[in-house]
Amino acid sequence: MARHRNIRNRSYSDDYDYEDVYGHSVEDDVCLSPSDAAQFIYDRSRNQHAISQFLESDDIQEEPEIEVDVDNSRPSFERRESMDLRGLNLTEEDETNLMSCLDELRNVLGDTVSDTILIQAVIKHKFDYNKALDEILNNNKRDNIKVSTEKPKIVIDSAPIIPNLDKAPIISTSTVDKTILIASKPEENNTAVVKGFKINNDITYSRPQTPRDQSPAVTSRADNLDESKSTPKVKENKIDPTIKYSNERGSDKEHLYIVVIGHVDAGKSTLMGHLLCELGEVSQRTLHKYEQESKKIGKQSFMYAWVLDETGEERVRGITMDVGKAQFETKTKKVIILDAPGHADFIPNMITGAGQADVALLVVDATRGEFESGFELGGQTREHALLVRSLGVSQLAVAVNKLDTTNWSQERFNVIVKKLKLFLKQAGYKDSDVTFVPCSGLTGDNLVKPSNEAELLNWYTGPTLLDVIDKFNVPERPVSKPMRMSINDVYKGTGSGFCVAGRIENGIVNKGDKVLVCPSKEMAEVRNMAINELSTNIAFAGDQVAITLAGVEMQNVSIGYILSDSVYQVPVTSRFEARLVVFNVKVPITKGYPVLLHHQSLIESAHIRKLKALLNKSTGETIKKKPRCLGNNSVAVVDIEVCRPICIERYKDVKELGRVMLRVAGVTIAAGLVTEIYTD
Ligand SMILES: Nc1nc2c(ncn2[C@@H]2O[C@H](COP(=O)(O)OP(=O)(O)OP(=O)(O)O)[C@@H](O)[C@H]2O)c(=O)[nH]1
Repeated sequence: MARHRNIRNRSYSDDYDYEDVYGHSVEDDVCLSPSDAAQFIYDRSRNQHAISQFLESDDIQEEPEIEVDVDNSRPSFERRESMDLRGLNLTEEDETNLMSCLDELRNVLGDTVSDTILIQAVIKHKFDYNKALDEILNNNKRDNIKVSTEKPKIVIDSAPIIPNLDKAPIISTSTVDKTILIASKPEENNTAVVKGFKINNDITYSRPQTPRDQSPAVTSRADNLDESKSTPKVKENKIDPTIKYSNERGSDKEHLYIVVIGHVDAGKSTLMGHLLCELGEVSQRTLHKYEQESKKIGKQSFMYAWVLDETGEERVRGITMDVGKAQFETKTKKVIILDAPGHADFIPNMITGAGQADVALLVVDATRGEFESGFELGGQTREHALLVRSLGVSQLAVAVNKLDTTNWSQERFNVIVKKLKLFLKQAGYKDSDVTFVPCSGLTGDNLVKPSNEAELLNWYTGPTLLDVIDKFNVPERPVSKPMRMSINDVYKGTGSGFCVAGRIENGIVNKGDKVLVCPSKEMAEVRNMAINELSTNIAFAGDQVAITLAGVEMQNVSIGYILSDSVYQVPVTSRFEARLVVFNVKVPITKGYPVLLHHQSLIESAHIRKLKALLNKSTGETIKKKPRCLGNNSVAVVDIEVCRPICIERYKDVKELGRVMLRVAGVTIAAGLVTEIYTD
C-alpha cells in the first residue's frame, strides 16, 4: 500500500489529515453492495454480446477449408477419421510422429484448419510441431494483431511464484552489500522460476486458522530475538538505503502497480486483455486458442477476458474470481496490472488486490442502464472506489467503457463523468488526480492508439488509456523506514523451506537477512527472493516479492502476518484506537458491535470496544464525548478489540499499516485510521 502519499508530497512524519484522506463526507445515498440474494444470482449470459458485432470483418478469420492434393490422395477436413496416408510413403515411425503432431495442432487450432494443411505443414517441417504451427498461424494471421513467435509474457498458470532454490546460491548479506557497492544489476542468469501469479487463493472467505494462539505464544518466542539483537539488520545495511535504491533501480523503468476495479461485467478483463494484445504481450497463438475455446462454450465475447481470467471456473462462469496479474511497459514505466473481481462475493479478493496497488483504474460500463445499475442500485462502482481510497489509493483513471454501445455518444460520456466526479470528490479523490477516458475494451478503440471512430473523433481528442497510465505518478518508496512486508500468500516451494508472497511496504530486504515473523515473533532467514519470477538479492519498498523462508515452521505463518525488521519491530496488539468514517450501516454502531476487521490481507473478528467521541466531519472537532451510537456518515473515535493479537501501526508512523476497514455481512460499513495502539 505505498500508493497515496507522495503524490501529495507528504512526509511520513506528517500527521494525517482526515479531510485529505476521506474528503468531506459520504452522501447519505451512498449505497454499498447490500448482500441481498438477488445480487448474487447473477447470470452474465444475459448480457452476452456477439463478438462478431464488434470485431472488424478481417479480425481472427477462420481458416477456409481448402482442399489440396497431396500425391493424389485428398485427405480432407471431413475425412479425418479415415485419413489415407499411404500416398505419403511414411515409415511407421514417421506416421506415429505425424499423428502426434496433428493431435497437438488440433489442440491449439481446433477444427478450423483442414487436415491437409496440417499434414503439409508437419511434413514440410520434418515433424517439428512448433514450426508447423507457426507457419499455419502466420499464413492465417490477421492484419491487426501482431504475430509473436515469442512465448507469451502473460503467465497462464495459476501456480505461485517459487524461487528456485537449487539454482540460486545463497548469498550472505555482506556479499550482497558488496554487490550493491559496485552498483551491480541482478545476476544475468536469473532464472525464471515456476510460472504463475496466483494471488491469495485462500482468503476469499476466511483467514486460514493457523495456530497463532495455540502454538508459538506471542511472547514465548521472544528469546529468538536475542539472535537478532546480536546481529541487527540495520547495522549490516550500512549503506544509505536511498543510495542502494538508486544504484539498483536508478536506470530501470519505474514499477507501477495498478488495480483494475469496477462493477461486475463492466468489462475490466476484456479491456486489460485487449490492451495486452494490442501491446503485443499476448501471442497470436494464445489468442487464437482462446478464440476457439471460448467459441466452443458459446462465450466468444470473453476471448480477451480469458487473457486474465485463467481458471476454468472463471471462464465457465464468465466472471473474475481471483486477482489476475499481468504486466506490460509504457514509455516510462513497467506496469503491473492487478485485475480485481467485480462481483460482490469476491470483495475480499478485490481488497487484497487493492492493498498491493499504487493507483487504480476504475472501469464503468457506459451502456444505458448498466452504468446506473453499477453506480446507483447497490452496485460495486461506489464500493470499489471507496475501498481503494480507504486503502490509500489517491490517483484514479476512469475508463468509460463500452461506449461503442452508445454510438460513442458525447452526451452519455458527459452524464457519466458528471455523476462520477461528484461522487469521487465526496469519496476523497482530488479532481486533479482523476482522469476520464472514453473507450471500448471490445473494439479496442482508444486503448493504445487514438480511435478511428468518426463519432468519437468529433468530440474527443484527449489521451488514450495507455497515455493516461503512463502519466500516473509513481509514489515514493519509503526505503529508509524499518522493513515491513505484509504477507498475502503462503505456500510450499520446490526446495527446502517455504514461500511467502506479499508487498514490501517499508524498507529493504536482502537475501540472507534475518527477519521477524509477526505476530508470532519467530526469527526466520530470507533464503531466496524472487520478483516477477526472477530471483533477486535485494528488494525494496513497493516491490511484490516471493520470499523463501527458513528457520520457521510453515504452519506458524499465515496470510495477514507481517515480516518485520528484527530490531525496529512492528507493534503487536489486540486493542487499538481508530478514527472511523461510517459509510452505511443498517443498524447503528453501538458498544460491542461485532465486525470483521480487514487490515492488509488479514481478516479477523473484532468488536467496537468503546465509542469515545463523535467528530465534526469537516473540522474534526469533538461534537460529543462517549456517544451512544454511530449512524451513517458519522465520523468518530472508537476503540476496537480484535479477537487475537495482530500487527498494526499508527497511521502517522506507517500509513500502509495504519488503515483498517470494517465489514459486516459482506458490506463495508466503515474505514478508519489507527490513532493509538494499546500494549496488552
Ligand atoms: N459492447 C461491448 N462489450 C464489452 C466491452 N467490454 C467488455 N464487453 C463484454 O462485457 C462482458 C463482460 O466482460 P468482462 O471483461 O468479463 O467483464 P469484467 O468487468 O472483467 O467482469 P468481472 O471481472 O467478472 O467483474 C463480456 O461479454 C464482454 O465481451 C466493450 O467495450 N463493448
